[in-house]
Amino acid sequence: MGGLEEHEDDDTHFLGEEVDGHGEGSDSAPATKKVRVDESGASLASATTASTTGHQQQQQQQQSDAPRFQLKLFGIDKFAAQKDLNRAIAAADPPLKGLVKNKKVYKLEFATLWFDSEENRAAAIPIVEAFKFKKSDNLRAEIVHADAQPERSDNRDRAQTGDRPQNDRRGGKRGRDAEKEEKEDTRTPQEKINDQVTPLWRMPYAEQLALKSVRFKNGLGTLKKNLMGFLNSRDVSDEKREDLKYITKLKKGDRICPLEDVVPSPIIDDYRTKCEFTIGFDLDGNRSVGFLLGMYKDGVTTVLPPTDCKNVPAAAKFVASTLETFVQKSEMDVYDRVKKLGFWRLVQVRTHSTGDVMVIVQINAVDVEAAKKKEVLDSLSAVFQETGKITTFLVQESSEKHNGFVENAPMHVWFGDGVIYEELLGLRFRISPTAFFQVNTPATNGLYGRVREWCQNPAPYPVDESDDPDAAAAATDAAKTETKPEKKNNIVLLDLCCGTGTIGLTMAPAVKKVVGVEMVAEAVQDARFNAEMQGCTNVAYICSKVEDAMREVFSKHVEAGDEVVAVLDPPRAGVHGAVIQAVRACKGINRVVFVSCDFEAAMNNFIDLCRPTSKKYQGKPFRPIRSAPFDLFPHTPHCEFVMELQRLPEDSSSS
Ligand SMILES: C[S@@+](CC[C@H](N)C(=O)[O-])C[C@H]1O[C@@H](n2cnc3c(N)ncnc32)[C@H](O)[C@@H]1O
Repeated sequence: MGGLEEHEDDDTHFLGEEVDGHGEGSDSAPATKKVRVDESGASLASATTASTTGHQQQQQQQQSDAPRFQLKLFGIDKFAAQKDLNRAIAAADPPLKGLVKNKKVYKLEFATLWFDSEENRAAAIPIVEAFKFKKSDNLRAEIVHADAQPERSDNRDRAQTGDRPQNDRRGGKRGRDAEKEEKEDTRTPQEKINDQVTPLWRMPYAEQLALKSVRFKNGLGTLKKNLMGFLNSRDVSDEKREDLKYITKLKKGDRICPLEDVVPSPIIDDYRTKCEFTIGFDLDGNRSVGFLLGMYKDGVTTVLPPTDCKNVPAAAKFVASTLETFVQKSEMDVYDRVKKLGFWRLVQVRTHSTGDVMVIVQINAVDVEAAKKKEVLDSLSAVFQETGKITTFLVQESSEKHNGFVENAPMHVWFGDGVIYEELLGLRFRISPTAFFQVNTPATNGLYGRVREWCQNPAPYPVDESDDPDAAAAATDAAKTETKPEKKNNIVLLDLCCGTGTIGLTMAPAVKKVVGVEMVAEAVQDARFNAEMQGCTNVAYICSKVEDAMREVFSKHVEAGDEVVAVLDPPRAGVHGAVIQAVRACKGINRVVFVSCDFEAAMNNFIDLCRPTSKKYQGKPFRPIRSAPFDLFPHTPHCEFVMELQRLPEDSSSS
């Protein structure tokens, strides 16, 4: 990608003694940042100079009239001033292209940058995340869609529905600004939807991969920098500090562990197996089913069909248009999210390579007679069935304010058996409506294939170059070499956050035992069913939070002499610190294969696995050994990431 460069940790701006939120006694909740967003009073600030000439003013005026693509940079030292941001921008390498304006308010932990194009904004992400401020850590750039607050990183569904946070009240200056921006925006409505759902859709795929690659390089730099912060901390004893000595042996610019190139997705378009659409009104006021456009007109948010969305498969578009036609003729009202009245709310479509299609429609049936509700849904059910393309149809009722499917609300099956099936790595999996399943099956084959390989064949523990350069080179080569999985009769695989059992079941034939832990009861039922369907008898599932289950796991399922390997595949924001503490405290776990769909958001988990031993984080720290990103989400900034971590040997001070 033109001009994009890696900003590896250059060992010059360590965090000193205080590593934000990571002191010995600090809490280690996941890294999601909750920031109050204040859009008012954005001032035009030149990136490089304080004084502006008439020509510059004219240029700035022209720039400010152009469509602006907003990026928020979180994690900035709250005491940094506008001039500190300007300094960072001026020093950016490579320089930021198309920056229109920027703003940092003293005492807020974020800055806002506006760009002249979607592409320049996307290209800026790795560059701004490498900015240095006095006390900043884990800088994290988030795209802000026109007229919307930043997408919450822990809410996949909101990204899918294209929904805007409910507390986004219009009116006042912000509402007027939004209306002005809408008028100035020359994009077609469909382009806006595409920008919202698939922000990288205009970028060639090779450039998307390059962009993601830089983020991971920077992310590993952040991890290294944070761990070095412990080396400088007075709170860490000399003895504990020794455990992190391996970092000091890395040469300047060396990564904390090898990082492979981003593995591309085998399919780039139409890959999403799960799509959620809102039922609303289009720009002409007609009833529509699709993505909520971040636009606000006369108190109504606009919903446009997913016609050109690159990641939405034809089967999901077909369901959306079939439902749209039905809803247009329906006597029942579309749900109004301001008045909280109306019947039709949302639809979720799950489409799998087996040909299975699950449709879940969400309705608000408050004040609707049971007989009427049944009549309407029976009639929709008949339409869906007549298409011959939908395998199962379910309905969820919700009167909740929140625009999304409600986790624990019941789903009523209208036809079909209420579940769908998918094939992964040659195995068949049943998926219940509330169970998680990766949304890009061909790319998941690659990711889970790699997880299986790394679980079964550990990379040799690194030999630090300063101790033995030849052995270090050989170990690095071995870490890069793909090896064939072998049956290991003493491996007990802990599939933590196992969902429907996918990862563990692909490994069950090759290990002594698989123990899955998952907190969603339906997913655990699926996992048990899937194990039985595959004839796996060496598996056990515990329906519990991981942090509460570790004692049971060890007392019931692990024997002396077992090699315990943990796969951790948590939600986007990572797991609660208690899970990491539990894994650290289990002396039997010497290897962790961590799968993350947001490396930056789960950064605290990685830091906590690797930080020096303390009262809270017991047991020897883990060390990152190797890592590889897999692109499961083309056209979006998201990417999966897998890292193997190994427990430091007991005599690690000599390693
Ligand atoms: C990213 S999904 C991975 C599921 C599975 N590994 C797969 O690939 O299909 C994360 C899973 O973690 C579960 N989960 C989240 N927090 C958990 C916790 N504290 N304990 C147990 N399960 C948890 C969620 O219900 C979800 O099924």
